[in-house]
Parts: sequence; C-alpha cells; structure tokens
Amino acid sequence: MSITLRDVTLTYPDGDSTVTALDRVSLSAAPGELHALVGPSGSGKSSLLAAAATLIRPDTGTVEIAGTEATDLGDRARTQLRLNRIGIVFQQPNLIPSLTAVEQLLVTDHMRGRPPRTHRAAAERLLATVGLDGKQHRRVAHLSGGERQRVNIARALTGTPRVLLVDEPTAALDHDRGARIVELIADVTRTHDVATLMVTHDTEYLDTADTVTTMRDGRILPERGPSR
Ligand SMILES: Nc1ncnc2c1ncn2[C@@H]1O[C@H](COP(=O)(O)OP(=O)(O)OP(=O)(O)O)[C@@H](O)[C@H]1O
Repeated sequence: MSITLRDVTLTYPDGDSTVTALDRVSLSAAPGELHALVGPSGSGKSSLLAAAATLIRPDTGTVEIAGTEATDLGDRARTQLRLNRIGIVFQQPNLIPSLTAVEQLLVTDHMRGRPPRTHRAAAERLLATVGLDGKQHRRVAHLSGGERQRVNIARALTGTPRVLLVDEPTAALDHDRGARIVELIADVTRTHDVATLMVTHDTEYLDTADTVTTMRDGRILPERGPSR
C-alpha cells in the first residue's frame, strides 16, 4: 500500500469542548488505485485528506506514506516526506495567471529546490499527458476552467509522488468537463501508478473509482470493494 491510515482519530477544539472530526478511521490505497471518498458535509472528508497529507497530526492512530510512518516524524522530516511523496490537487488551484502552464510546473519544481531548466522538457511532456499538448506555453489567464484543473493535476504530479490527494476536483466545472477531469484522474492514477484518494460530492462519477468509501460523522462506512 502507498498510503495507509490506521485507527486515526482527530478532534478540534470547539469552545469548551471538542468536536470529533475523525473517529478511528482506517483506510488504504495501493499503487494504481483510485479510492473515492464521499459523504455529507461535515462528515470528515477534508479532515481525512489533511491527515493523509500529513498537514494535521492526528490525536491517535498512524498515517503511513510509501512505507514511512509519518506520525513518528518531526515537522521538517514530515515536510520532506510530503514534498517527495505526496501530490495534492487542491480545490482552489491558486495558479499564477501571468505564468504559462509550463512555468507553473517549473515554479513548483523551483520551490522543491530543483533547478528549473533541467525539468522544462519533462514539464512539457507531463502537460501533454494531461491533455494540454500545444497549450504548454499559454498563460493560465487564457486557459479554460477545465484546462486550469489539468494544470493543477499536472503540477501535483511533478515530484513523481507515490500518493495523490484530490479535493473536490469537479467543484467549479459543468457535468461534461467534470466527468473528463475524473476520467483524467483515474487515468493518471494508473499511468503514474500513484495511490489516489479523491474527495468528491459528485456520486455520478464514482464508476471510475476502484474503491468507494462513504464517511458519516467522522466514521467510515465501507460501501463497495474494488470494481475491477
Ligand atoms: N478547524 C476546525 N475547527 C473546529 N471544527 C472543525 C474544523 N474543521 C472541521 N471541523 C469540524 O469537523 C467535522 C468534520 O469536518 P470536515 O470539514 O472534515 O468535513 P467534510 O466532510 O469535509 O465537510 P465539507 O464537505 O463541508 O467540506 C465537522 O463537524 C466540522 O464542523
């Protein structure tokens, strides 16, 4: 497994008391597996993604990323693990409109401490694989919403991660574009052999997922197993 959460419990302070966002949650995803997480608002999906991203340390339980126990690590080592092993597709891509698609990827590389020039060709190839062939040098301001989401996905794949975490990828898209983006996520999951956890409220796209897990009140209700 590339990502495994075991018995993860996470609480937030809530006035004088606490709210339990995750209640002994266990789940995993293998390389090449698209694991979709669904559930009503407030069921804990975002909290689970944040714990999986090692952005929040759970109160109890463990998060293992590509064989490394993240919960044991100090802040610096956890940040390195995140940068080297995890790609995150945020709901709000926060792309820089004046940069071209390829420059967005190079900036990400640069922030990871890699010399950008050596990665230009790789970034161009990566953008081609997410359906942006011929548009690598367009500024983000001139790309459509669906194309921007493709840049967002390509950017998450730049560090050759083992785990891809995707938050509501279809939120700002119409049905057809949303369906194509989910198909793309399924496709890159297989071609890049990453373990993908995808939070979505769009239950109509779930046929593309290998595993679907439903959350309610911070707990996981297994819905159905691998579909292929
Ligand atoms: N920073 C926070 N402080 C206090 N409580 C929080 C915080 N973040 C989330 N919660 C609470 O934790 C629970 C789980 O919230 P979470 O955002 O993880 O659910 P969700 O399924 O992602 O919801 P949504 O689909 O609305 O984003 C909810 O009861 C929520 O109110």
